[in-house]
Amino acid sequence: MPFKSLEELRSSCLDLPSGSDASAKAVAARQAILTKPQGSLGRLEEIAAWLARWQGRDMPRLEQVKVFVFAGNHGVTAQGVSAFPPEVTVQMVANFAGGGAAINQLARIAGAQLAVIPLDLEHPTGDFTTGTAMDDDAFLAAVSTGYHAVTEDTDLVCFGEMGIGNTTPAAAISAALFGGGAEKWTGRGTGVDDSGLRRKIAAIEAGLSRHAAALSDPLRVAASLGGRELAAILGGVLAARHRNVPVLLDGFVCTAAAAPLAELHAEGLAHTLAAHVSAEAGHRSLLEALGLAPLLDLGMRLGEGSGACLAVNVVRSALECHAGMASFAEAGVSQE
Ligand SMILES: Cc1cc2ncn([C@H]3O[C@H](COP(=O)(O)O)[C@@H](O)[C@H]3O)c2cc1C
Ligand SMILES: O=C(O)c1cccnc1
Repeated sequence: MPFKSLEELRSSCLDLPSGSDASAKAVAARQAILTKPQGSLGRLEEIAAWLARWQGRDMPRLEQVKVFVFAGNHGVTAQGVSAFPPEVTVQMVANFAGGGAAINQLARIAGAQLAVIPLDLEHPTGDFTTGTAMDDDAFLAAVSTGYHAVTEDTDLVCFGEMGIGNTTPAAAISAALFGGGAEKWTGRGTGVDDSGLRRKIAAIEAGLSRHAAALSDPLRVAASLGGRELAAILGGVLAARHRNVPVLLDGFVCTAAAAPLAELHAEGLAHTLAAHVSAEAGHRSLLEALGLAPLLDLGMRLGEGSGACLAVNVVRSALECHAGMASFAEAGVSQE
């Protein structure tokens, strides 16, 4: 286990590489001579430079694209915060194995290898309205699992999650880190009705007040209010930074899982792109709070890494243009 204490994990979060300026500059120089008006590929040009910076390669590559779906169960489901029962988590893990979920189709079309990693599904985390979701050991074990999953041979990584109830910890973490009250961050998740939404807000308020003393520390926020799959995503996003792997974040849950890193380090999420903005209430505000501009806005609210995987196609398109286009000189196209 790479992290034996919260302080060891904190040091790793504070000591982040800043990417390759030289590689980002090499991409910008090439963009300037390709057969198109300057800047006409918009964010595709920025994506190519972003890949170069965080891979540390003048010519980025997308041979090994991976999507990790971490799965966890949540004690806070006892508060009636989801429209579905907790056993759906393990049932969906079986569905992922059988190829029947949305993420299986989206990963295939994106050319991404899918790995599903269940985290102690038989033992849900604690109900944060009555105690901490995870003690330090459980939190560090989950962070470490995510950290181990991301290897240096990876060119781009997507993170996703499966965990009935997990829009509740995601909203609780967002409220704890950015304030504004539970209601601002709470949405309907899988589709709770009005009374479910009230129960969800009440559970988050109870969690925020019970854990008030811990909420000034982003890592304690993640341990007290989060979940194993969110902790694993945090570990995976951190490992990606240390191992030169650019990251596509998925929806509300994935973004909330990664947010503590941005609170610990001002540039903590610079190696990530927000793949999409989910229809889950709170995601747009969370992206704004983090200064992230989503690539896609398709009204999706699934999780599983679905939005992240979809955006791989955009990133592939950005690189294909960058790598494959001719320069003005090569194509004999007049520049003025
Ligand atoms: C069949 C099914 C497949 C899913 N795939 C992702 N989620 C998503 O919904 C859950 C979060 O919503 P809430 O907080 O309302 O429970 C998570 O499991 C998330 O990954 C699913 C949910 C269901 C029911
Ligand atoms: O945006 C998400 O991550 C999300 C939204 C609804 C349900 N599960 C996840």
